[in-house]
Order: sequence, then structure tokens, then C-alpha cells
Amino acid sequence: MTDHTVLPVDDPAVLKHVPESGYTLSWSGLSWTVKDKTVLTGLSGIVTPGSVVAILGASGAGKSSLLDILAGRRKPTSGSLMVNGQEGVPMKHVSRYCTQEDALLGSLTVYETLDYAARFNMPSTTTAAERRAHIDRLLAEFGLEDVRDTIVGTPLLKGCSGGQKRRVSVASQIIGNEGGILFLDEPTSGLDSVSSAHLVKSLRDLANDNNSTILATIHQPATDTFNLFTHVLLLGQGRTVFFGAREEAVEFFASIGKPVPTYANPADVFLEWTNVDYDANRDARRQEVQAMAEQFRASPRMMKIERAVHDLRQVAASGGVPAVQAGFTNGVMYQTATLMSRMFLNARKDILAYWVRVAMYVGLAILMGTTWLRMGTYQSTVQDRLAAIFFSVAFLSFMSVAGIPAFLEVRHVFLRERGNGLYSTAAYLLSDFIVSMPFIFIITISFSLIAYWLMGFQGDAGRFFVFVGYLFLALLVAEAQVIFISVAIPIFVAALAITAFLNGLWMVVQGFFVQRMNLPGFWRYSFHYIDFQKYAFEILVKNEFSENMWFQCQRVGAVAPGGSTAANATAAITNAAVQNPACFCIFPSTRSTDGCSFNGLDIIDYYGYGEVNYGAWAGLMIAILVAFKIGTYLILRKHKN
Ligand SMILES: Nc1ncnc2c1ncn2[C@@H]1O[C@H](COP(=O)(O)OP(=O)(O)OP(=O)(O)O)[C@@H](O)[C@H]1O
Repeated sequence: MTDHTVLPVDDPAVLKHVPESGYTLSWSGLSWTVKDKTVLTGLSGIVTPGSVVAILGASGAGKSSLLDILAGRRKPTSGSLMVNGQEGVPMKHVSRYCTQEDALLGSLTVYETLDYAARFNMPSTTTAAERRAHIDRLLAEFGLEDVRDTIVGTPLLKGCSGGQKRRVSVASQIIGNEGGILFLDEPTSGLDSVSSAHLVKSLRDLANDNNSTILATIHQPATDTFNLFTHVLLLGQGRTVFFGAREEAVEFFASIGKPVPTYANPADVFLEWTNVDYDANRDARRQEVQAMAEQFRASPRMMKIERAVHDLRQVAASGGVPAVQAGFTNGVMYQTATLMSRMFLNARKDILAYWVRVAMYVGLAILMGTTWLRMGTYQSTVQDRLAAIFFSVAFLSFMSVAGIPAFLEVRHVFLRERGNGLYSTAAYLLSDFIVSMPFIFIITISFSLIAYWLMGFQGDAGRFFVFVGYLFLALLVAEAQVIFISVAIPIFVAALAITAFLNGLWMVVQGFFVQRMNLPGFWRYSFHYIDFQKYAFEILVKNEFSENMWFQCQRVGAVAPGGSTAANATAAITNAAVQNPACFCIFPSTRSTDGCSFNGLDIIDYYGYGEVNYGAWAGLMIAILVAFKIGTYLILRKHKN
């Protein structure tokens, strides 16, 4: 176990010991300037395994910025960051970062959440029993045994309290990474003082038992909580005002003429000293804080730290420290399989994301089926059929916007987990696509089984499956579009507005409201040909208006019938196309023999869908799908965690 009373920085025995039993994190001359503002200036420090460091400082002091840089999530403007004296170690493979906001899947129980965290973080050879034992220990340690089988909580179903979620978040970062470096941004925010103290006690035990290296930013810790930290890093105006063992902080400030009042909580006093925001004379206060930082910089403590950083680096450079082995815990196949299993579970349990959507599509199918009820083959049903096909494709695609909230939740979890090196972007997108397929298929088939037959489209199994297949493909593209937009603009209202707008655009330019030949060139060449709904619509039109389909015209003087059967009409036709003055046909026919009917293919000719090709059109839809997926991948790849 490490001695926490002093930073064990200049003891060669310690330096030798460090690499064998955990990670020593050190940094030297770190500065960060952003938009002409110097946020951090010349920070150096070293944290050995077994330490739990509280990063303290007034609001805006640079705590989160420093944590981000130490965790490798932000690049410093200058300075270096080392693990066991070595630069360039990928931090995501040796550390975990627990963000201020919880990023959890609301439909999973606490146990399921920890179980998947364990599967990702522990080697694939770990047995279920080993995982269970591990999780049980953590549940006990974090006071979560009573909510073991409670869901985390969704907008529809209440689950854990805010404080419990915080503990689940922290526990899920720790699991499987006990001997690593753990960064926590405000782990106690939202917790009462008892829960905060329990949480920090758990962190302290973890560090003691596993030689973990823990750094946490913290706002105003109560005395009990503060006393559990082994070290304090006090920031003021982006500089180190103090860094060392907690017990020595008070002593240091006394030595520079700033004694902490006897019964005061030192953490409160430190924050008071480093806060410049509320002082009437802010410039004078800033200078005071900088003077304190200057005094610390010139102190023997800082020299000791700098020497330790230097010595460890030297030892590492001369090969005295084994190279840090860093990589994914498990292979890509295992990552993908684990992700898929969790996504299936989440999809199955997430009522809002999937089952409410299925219910909505079933409702729409009943609505459409009963309004377009059993269309006959009278000529006016041509328009009805076209409208039914258009509406099926357009509205079902449109309703994919309902998936945005669920996707944004999953995205949040993904970014946190990828940042922690649990899996790659490709593994995530592949799993998401595979898992979404059966759910989109359930939506398509539920809709089609009801709507197709009720509306009275051609009663032919082959045509039904073409209908299902192309509608399914259109919905896959619509879903890919929603994900692409949610990734590009991850703000719910904005993603919703843009998806709705785009779907409106696709509906308008797809060639139903305005025939392709009448579309102005700009819309035709810029959007019409990349409109996935156009391809699905045209295929379904071709599927429905086939050679065996005959429509009856209106006989002059006769009342328009509800519709006679195609078979009767077909039977009446024997010869070449003729004109029949006794009939009024709204579509010209080159195939009618009685002049009082027209064929499905006449409709196809009339609308210019002759060139529609099942394979090519499917290929084009798949190409649009792939384009959305590649776009999503590139944006996610570029996205900082
Ligand atoms: N990306 C950025 N662009 C511009 N300024 C930034 C950026 N990130 C941080 N800052 C500025 O750097 C300073 C330190 O921010 P940081 O979030 O690190 O402080 P903090 O100590 O964690 O504050 P708090 O306790 O309020 O969270 C702030 O003044 C902030 O406005």
C-alpha cells in the first residue's frame, strides 16, 4: 500500500515500485490557451498509485480543463503528460473518465448496467459467476444493493434517484478497471453530504485495495468528504496554488502567512481564497491568487514534485520502466457481440423508443386500411392507390423522427464508452444497424399485414412481399437519415426540425405531387434523384400497376360504380385497343380492346415509370443508406468525447 502522507516522489525505491503495481500519472509545464484566453499556466504534478486527489478551485479556475487534459481528451498548448514516465500512452486504454452528466441507458436495471460495464471492461474469459461476484461487491460498496433490480429510469418509467444514478455511473466506470487511472468530474454533484462521503470512501478503498490512481474535481466538499482524499490540488486562476498531501495543505498556507481558522473546513477556506468572481476589487484579488501560486511555485514542495517528474521520466527513458501495454480489453468481435446483446435488451425494454412506435404504426395501418378500404378497380381508384402508396412510404419514413430521443440517449452513452476505450466507432455503428433491423422489420410487417390487405392492393403473396421488402428498405434509409442528423446536430429540437424539413422535402420532390417531368430542373437534378422515397414509391407503383390489373372507365350516362372486378373487365377484352364513345376514360390506353377499360401498364406508361427497375432502384436506395452511414461514421470519428 502506498504511503499517502507525502507524495513519494524522490524515493528511488518508490520510483522502481510504481510501474509494477499501477500507473503513476505525471505532467510537466502544462499550459492551455483557448481563444486567446490562457486557462492553464505551467502546471506540473505527479500522482502515484493509491492516491485519491481532490482537484479544488473556485468556479472557472480550470479544474475541468485540467482533468480533460490529464485524461487525454484535450490537447494542451504546451507541456507533457506521462504515464509511468512515458509520453504518448493512449489514456483511454489505461484510464476511465466519469463525466459530470450520467450517461446511462434508462431501461436497464442497475445490475444489467454494471454487468454490461463488466463485460466490456473485463477480459472475455471472465465467467458470469466471476462477474456476478465482482458486481455484488461493488453494489455493496456503493450502497446500491436495494436498487439492484431497479431500472435506471426513463422519461416514462421512474427508476433510480439522481444520487443513485451518480453512484451507478461511478461504479460502472470502476468495474474491470480497478488498477487503472480514474478521472471523475464532479462525482459528488447532486449527492447529499452522507452519500458524498460514502462515495469518496469507496474511491479511497478502491485506491487502497487495487493501487488505482484517482483524480476527481470537486465543488465544496464537506469536511468529512474532504478528509477522505489523500491529496489536494488547489487551482487558482489556472495555476497550481497547492499540490500535495491533504494534511500538509493547512501547514503550507500557514507557512505563507495564511492560516486556516481552527474550526473551519479547509476546503471552504481554500475556495474562498481562490475565488475572484465576487470581490469588489477583482484585479487586486487576482494578483493575490497569482502571488499565492507564485509562492507555491517557489516552494521546496514544488521543486520536489518537479524533480520526481524528471526522475521518473529519466528512469523510463533509460528503460527502467516496462513499456505501458495499452489496447482494447477485448477483440472487435467480442465488442460487437456485447454491444449487440445490450442493444437488443435495451430495444426490447425501451417502451418509448420501440413499442410505442410499433403501436403508432399499427394505428396508422388501421387508419389507412379503413379509409382506403378495399379499393376496387374502378378508374378513380388509380389516384387512391397512388396516394395510398405515397402515404405509406412518406408517412412511415416521416415517423422515424420518433426515434430521435432514444438515439440521443444511446449516443451519449456511446461517446462516454468510446472515450473510455471500450469499443470502436465501427463496432458501435455495425451493432446498431444489425440490432435495428428486426425492429424496423417488425414495424414494416405489422403495418403491411394490416394496411395492404385492408386497402385492397393486389391479393398476391409475391406482390405483398415486394411491398414489405421495399417499404422495409425505405424505413432503413429513413432511420439512417435520422441517426445521421442526430449525430450531426445532437440537439433534440434542432434534429427534429431538420428531419421533419428533410422528410417534407423528399415528399415534395419525389414525383407524386409534381410529376418528374414538371419538376423544375434545380429540384429534379439536385434532390429528386437522391430521394430514397422516390425509389420506394416508384417500385411500389410498378408492383401494383401490373399487366394483370385492369381498371374500368365510366360509362357515359351511367352512375360511377363502386368498382367491378378486374377479372370481368379482362374477360370482356378480346382484341386490339379501340375507342368507345360510350365510355369516359381518365387515362389513355394502348391495350384496351373495348375502349372502356385501361391496364395497369397504361398507368406506368402515363407516369413514365417504364424504366423503373427493381434491382437498380434497390441498389440506389442501398447507396443512399450507405452514404448516410458513412456520413454518420465520419462525424462520430471526428467528434471529441
Ligand atoms: N472551449 C472553451 N472555450 C473558451 N473558454 C473556455 C473553454 N473551456 C473552458 N474555458 C474557460 O476556461 C476557464 C476554466 O473553465 P473550466 O470549466 O475548466 O473551469 P472549472 O474550474 O471546471 O469551473 P466550474 O467549477 O465552474 O465547472 C473558464 O473561464 C472557461 O470559461
